[in-house]
Amino acid sequence: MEYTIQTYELCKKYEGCSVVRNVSMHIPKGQIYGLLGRNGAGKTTIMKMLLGLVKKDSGSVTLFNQVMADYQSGIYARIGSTIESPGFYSNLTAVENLSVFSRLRGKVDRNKIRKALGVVGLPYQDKKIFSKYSLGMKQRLAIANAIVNDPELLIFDEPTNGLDPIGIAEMRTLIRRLSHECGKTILISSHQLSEMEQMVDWIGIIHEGRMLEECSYQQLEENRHSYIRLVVKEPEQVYEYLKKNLSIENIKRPEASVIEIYDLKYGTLELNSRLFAAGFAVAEISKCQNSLEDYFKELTGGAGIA
Ligand SMILES: Nc1ncnc2c1ncn2[C@@H]1O[C@H](COP(=O)(O)OP(=O)(O)OP(=O)(O)O)[C@@H](O)[C@H]1O
Repeated sequence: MEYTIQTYELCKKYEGCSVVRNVSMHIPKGQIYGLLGRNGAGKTTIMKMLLGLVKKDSGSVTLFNQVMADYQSGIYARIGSTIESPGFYSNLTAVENLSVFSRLRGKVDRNKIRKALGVVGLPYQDKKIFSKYSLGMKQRLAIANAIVNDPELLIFDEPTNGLDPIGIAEMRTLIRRLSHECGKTILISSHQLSEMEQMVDWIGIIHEGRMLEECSYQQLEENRHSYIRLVVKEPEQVYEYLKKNLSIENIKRPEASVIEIYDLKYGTLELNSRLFAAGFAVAEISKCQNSLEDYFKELTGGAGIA
């Protein structure tokens, strides 16, 4: 697999406090990678180190197959980002704002601005000034500003933050389009797992500065635990029977009459018939799967993600 970004054991301390600890990440070319973690987990700091906005303490960053030296700037023209994106002028329109920031980067190309606005779905001939924009429109303008020069790699910090469900769905569609139709590699961060759903191809879970897990989104779904849920009349006796007679080890009792079996050596049919044969009354038996949120809670030692 070809990677657009790779980091190796990236570390950063602020005032003696480790905020990024030995983070190795691998972002495949042309795919959408979601960096997921709670507020303060270290996501923005990682993104800033990738962009050379913050100096790393140790470790390495490889962008487009080049190991980055500190203060090496040429490569950043190939990256568009919304991190530390300029505060837009509240009394200017979208085109005027994009023109100001294009001029700062070099030169103003009206066609590129028109195209970028088209991609994010903002009108070109629009008199509306920035202060009258909704949050969703503001986020789109930040993305338009990041893509004006058609960079290969896009880095968006919390692009769905604060948006309502429709705004999130629209942002998801936009980001997927940038990846699928325009072939961009995209790194986004979020503190909400639900905002990443149906959007990212890969996921990296950051907790207290550490990468807890990095895998494809599909793999993540497969990693969720399956279990059998039983509702029984005599939970104590059934619990003992499962342990002693059927040698089932991993059993939880979340509620008085409920038993969850994580050790899936028996299927529901066989388990039901064994319990029946042993004389137990089973009110309910079903195969269940932990939600992704539960899985993260487990992974982060009970803290959960959002
Ligand atoms: N310039 C700084 N000086 C000191 N501490 C900082 C600085 N920038 C960030 N931190 C601290 O580093 C930790 C990680 O912050 P970071 O912004 O990377 O987290 P995050 O995962 O992006 O969170 P959020 O979603 O809230 O932005 C936090 O504890 C933060 O307070």
